[in-house]
Amino acid sequence: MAELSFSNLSKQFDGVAALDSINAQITSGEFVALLGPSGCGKTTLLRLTAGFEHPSAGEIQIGGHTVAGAGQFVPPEDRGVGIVFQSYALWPHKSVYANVAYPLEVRRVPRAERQARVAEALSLTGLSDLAQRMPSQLSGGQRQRVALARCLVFDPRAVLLDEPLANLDLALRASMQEVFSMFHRRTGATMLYVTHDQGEALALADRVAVMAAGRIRQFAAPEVLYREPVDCFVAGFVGDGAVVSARCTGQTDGARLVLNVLGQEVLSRSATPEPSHVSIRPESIAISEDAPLRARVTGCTYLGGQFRLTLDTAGETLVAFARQRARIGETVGIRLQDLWAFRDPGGVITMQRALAHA
Ligand SMILES: Nc1ncnc2c1ncn2[C@@H]1O[C@H](COP(=O)(O)OP(=O)(O)OP(=O)(O)O)[C@@H](O)[C@H]1O
Repeated sequence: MAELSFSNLSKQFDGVAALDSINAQITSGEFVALLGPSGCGKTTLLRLTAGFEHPSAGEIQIGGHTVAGAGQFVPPEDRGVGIVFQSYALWPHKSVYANVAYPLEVRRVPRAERQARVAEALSLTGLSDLAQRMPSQLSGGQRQRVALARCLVFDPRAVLLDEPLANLDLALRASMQEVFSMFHRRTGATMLYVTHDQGEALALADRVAVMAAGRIRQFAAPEVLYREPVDCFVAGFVGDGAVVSARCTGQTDGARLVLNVLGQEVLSRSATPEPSHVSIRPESIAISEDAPLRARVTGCTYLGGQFRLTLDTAGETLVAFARQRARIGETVGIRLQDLWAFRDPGGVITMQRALAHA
């Protein structure tokens, strides 16, 4: 398995930037998700990595070797990467077995070794009993597992997946996520996984690159994106909650800042001494009758075990979790705690622009 590296990578189509100076290192064996709204450049980054497109500028390395840029271009078939598409892209007239064996035939792998490797790939993806079926006789999830087996059979240096679950229904998506996790654990493959589904990205990936308008806004572990977003876009795009403006009024002995948020003094975590906004996750809001900040309940949904409330206060919409059902229109007291503050001048406007670019 190999590491992937992007340096100052840009791609323009008809003078319009689809990717704008991407810099990222993906370590060998890492599972990375590219997450962002439609049109942010996820698929373009994947296609450049696969070799289906030439970069306009910058460089791509796979396993320490330059495959695009710096005057070089290695064609897709020589990059040693496996690709799994949303549309499965199986040979319709070949059986499951023949589909999975195909990459080895192309590489002229001897018959005995071919049989052993196909059997192993089919077993790993739970397809051994379906080897003789034709693609038309399979469910969507089974077809996607064939695509996975076909890509794993030739020991690719990296596996690129372009929205592989987009065509499947919700229940199947959840079980296929398990298949991808298991595949990753057992093969240790370097995986680059494109999705616009944040649940999928946060559940599957070691790290997530959140993209907007051709740029990577933050590249971090899911829990870091959730707890410590760098700007309004990431805070709003990843996870539930609200982003509101904040003003620093003091600092405590520790690294915590005293901020004025919605007219209240609140202690916050922050990486910067001059934040402009806070991310308020649902678990940062405690419902408490004696709390000074009052909010009107505008929505209440049962999630199983708890309720999700939407609350209106000082012109902002917040999201909170509650043990008890609340009545729409009633007023409750809320206390803010453990907020994360960051600096993003022009914040919410930038976020709207990033989404409008989609
Ligand atoms: N072949 C092309 N010719 C012209 N423009 C293109 C081409 N491919 C992509 N683009 C443009 O580049 C931008 C990025 O597209 P890309 O497909 O990478 O986005 P994406 O994040 O994968 O979106 P989606 O989630 O909708 O697939 C878009 O504005 C798109 O219209």
